[in-house]
Amino acid sequence: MTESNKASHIQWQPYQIDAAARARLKGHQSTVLWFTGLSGSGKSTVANALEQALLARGVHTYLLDGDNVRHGLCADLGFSAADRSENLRRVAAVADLMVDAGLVVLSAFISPLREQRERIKQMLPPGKFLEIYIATPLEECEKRDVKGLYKKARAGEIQQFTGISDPYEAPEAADLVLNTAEFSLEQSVQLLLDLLLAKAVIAPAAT
Ligand SMILES: Nc1ncnc2c1ncn2[C@@H]1O[C@H](COP(=O)(O)OS(=O)(=O)O)[C@@H](OP(=O)(O)O)[C@H]1O
Ligand SMILES: Nc1ncnc2c1ncn2[C@@H]1O[C@H](COP(=O)(O)OP(=O)(O)O)[C@@H](O)[C@H]1O
Repeated sequence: MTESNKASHIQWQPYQIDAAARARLKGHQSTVLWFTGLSGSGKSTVANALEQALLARGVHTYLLDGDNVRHGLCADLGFSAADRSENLRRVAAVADLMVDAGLVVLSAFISPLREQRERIKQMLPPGKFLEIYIATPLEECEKRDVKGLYKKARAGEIQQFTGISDPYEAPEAADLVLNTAEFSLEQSVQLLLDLLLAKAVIAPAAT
């Protein structure tokens, strides 16, 4: 840290427009739906389908996806525990800004460790973190092997691959658990819309 950008030399500047004002303008609340689960579990597919359903209902959204974020904001990071934590810290900071901007943010990241997800929750305003556990079993994810990564991980061509040679800690108290080997895409989307309704993020008329 240079002398000129020390935290003690930087003061928070107050804004005149807050999240509540933006919610009134948009007609819905903001929140983060944090999708966690193994590679190939269905995070991206479910989040994309939900975003389409929300758009059709006039809800303002943004989807942050691990693969895409790692092309830009986090292009310098790999898959060590430290790099994954830094990846998720940056995404949580972006999600925090988007929540303040009034959006329903859909974040699809493996986010393998409980302490990483707890830290994300702490970085967001109280009540703005909904944990969605895509609980598709490893065997099903590996069978799908959408990108051929499990095959490479089993062959030792990819190190630290989640579920194979790196840990995944399942959430203990997720707001919603979806096993995409059991639920159709339509069922998952409906359950997510029901959750947003129950949490009063979107209004009944918008469902
Ligand atoms: N070693 C290793 N382990 C897990 N995943 C790997 C790895 N290497 C590359 N990939 C690809 O990167 C995607 C996961 O990135 P994330 O940013 O979501 O991971 S993390 O939350 O920081 O753990 C993940 O995307 P998804 O399949 O959509 O989950 C993979 O395509
Ligand atoms: N019921 C379902 N819900 C979501 N995805 C499903 C379902 N059944 C099969 N799939 C398939 O599983 C794969 C999940 O891949 P993806 O969404 O990229 O997972 P992730 O983002 O967790 O890596 C996709 O090819 C998708 O078509």
